[in-house]
Formats: sequence, structure tokens, C-alpha cells
Amino acid sequence: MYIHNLSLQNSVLNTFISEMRDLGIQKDRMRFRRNIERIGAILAYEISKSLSYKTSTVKTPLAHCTMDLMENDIVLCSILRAGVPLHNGLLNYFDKAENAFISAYRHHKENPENFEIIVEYLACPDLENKTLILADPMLATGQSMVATFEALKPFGKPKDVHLVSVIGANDGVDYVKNNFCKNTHLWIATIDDTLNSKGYIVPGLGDAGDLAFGKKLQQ
Ligand SMILES: O=P(O)(O)OC[C@H]1O[C@H](OP(=O)(O)OP(=O)(O)O)[C@H](O)[C@@H]1O
Ligand SMILES: O=c1cc[nH]c(=O)[nH]1
Ligand SMILES: [Mg+2]
Repeated sequence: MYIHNLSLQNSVLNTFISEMRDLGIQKDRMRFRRNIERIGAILAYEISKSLSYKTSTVKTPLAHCTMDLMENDIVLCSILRAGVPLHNGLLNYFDKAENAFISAYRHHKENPENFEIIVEYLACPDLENKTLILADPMLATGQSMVATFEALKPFGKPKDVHLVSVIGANDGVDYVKNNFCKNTHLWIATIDDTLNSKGYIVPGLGDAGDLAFGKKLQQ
């Protein structure tokens, strides 16, 4: 797997991540969502440098101009709920992408340490020979990404796969590395060291879905 950890280079991206982590600032849900969107746009720009391009001619009012333009074969798939603002940020740059949505949530069994990933809702176009971008802001254990990819298999074999996340944990990065093809790309804003016993990223930022949209009742 090709891992692109963008926080290794100093940029304004780190300001957005620090605001998302900050206990005071993250109470502002609109700013939290907006920061995920802004990071989505930055990651889209970075991904765009690795995609395929074809030469095309544009007619200006004065002459013709030949430019290399990105091929439009992208399917953008996001994991609900927290994936929604990340999806919007990516879609700001990949504006012609087809779109897929999937629900994957942690169902806690008898205790908070014990959960399974439930996939319920899935809407997806044909993936055969397309560029699949799979987005979720949190890559904790990596189980949601892997369960999602498994659920997408009946929709066709993409020609390449790009995973997109905001904060990952080393364990989750290792898990996706072991469960996706070697030529998969992971584009991630930053990677933290550990997970706690409940599967939360430490230092992380807390529950991204709740911070973006409000607390939900446990099922
Ligand atoms: O890497 P994993 O261990 O699978 O954890 C990451 C998942 O956890 C969060 O979703 P959550 O279940 O909290 O759902 P939500 O977005 O509805 O809050 C997050 O948005 C990821 O989907
Ligand atoms: O730290 C984590 C782990 C999973 N999901 C989150 O929203 N946060
Ligand atoms: Mg959540």
C-alpha cells in the first residue's frame, strides 16, 4: 500500500486538524464539519496528481489551447455518517464523480469494548474499471473500511482504489494494509499512535459522527 501522510509536511492542513481535535473549538459543529470538508478538498487535490490524464483541446475566445485534463472515471464512496462532510469536500474538486453511499456503524454488544460493524444501506453505481475513492474521516481499527470494500465487491472490480481519511491509528493503517491490494493508495491527513480499549483513536478527536451531527442513542 502507498501511504500518503500529509501532516509530515508543514501546511495549513495542520491548522484544520488541530481545530478538529481542540476540545473547545470542536464544540462548534459547523466549524468541525467545515474543517473536514476543507481537508477533503486538500486530499482531493493531492489525489488528483496521481490520476490518469488525457490531452484535450479547449477553444478560448482567441485561439485553441491544448491541455492535459483528468479522466472522469471516479466513483466517490463515503461511509455514513461522518463521511458526509468529507464526501462534500472531495466532491468540490471531483465535481463530475459518480457517487456511492454506505452505512457502516459500530454495534456495541454487551460491553463498550466489544463491537461489530453493521453494514445496512448501500447505493452504488457500476464500479467496473473505475477509480474508486473510499472515504471515512476516522480510520481506527480499519474494520469499517474493510467491511465496506467487501460489500462493494458485487458492483464490479475498480481499476484502482484510493482510501481517504482524516485521522488514522497505526493499528487501523496496518489492518487496511493487510486487507487491501498492494497497489491501493491511502491518503490521510495524519496518523496517531494508539487506540484505547473502546477502539477510539488516541489522542484522536473523539467521536467524529457525534461531533459533526450530534449524539445518537445507542442501538
Ligand atoms: O476503523 P473503525 O474501527 O471501523 O472505526 C471507524 C468508524 O467509526 C466511526 O463511525 P461510527 O461507527 O462512530 O458511526 P457514525 O459515523 O455514525 O458516528 C467512523 O466514522 C468510522 O466509520
Ligand atoms: O476515535 C474514533 C474511532 C472511531 N470513530 C470515531 O469517530 N472516533
Ligand atoms: Mg460515531
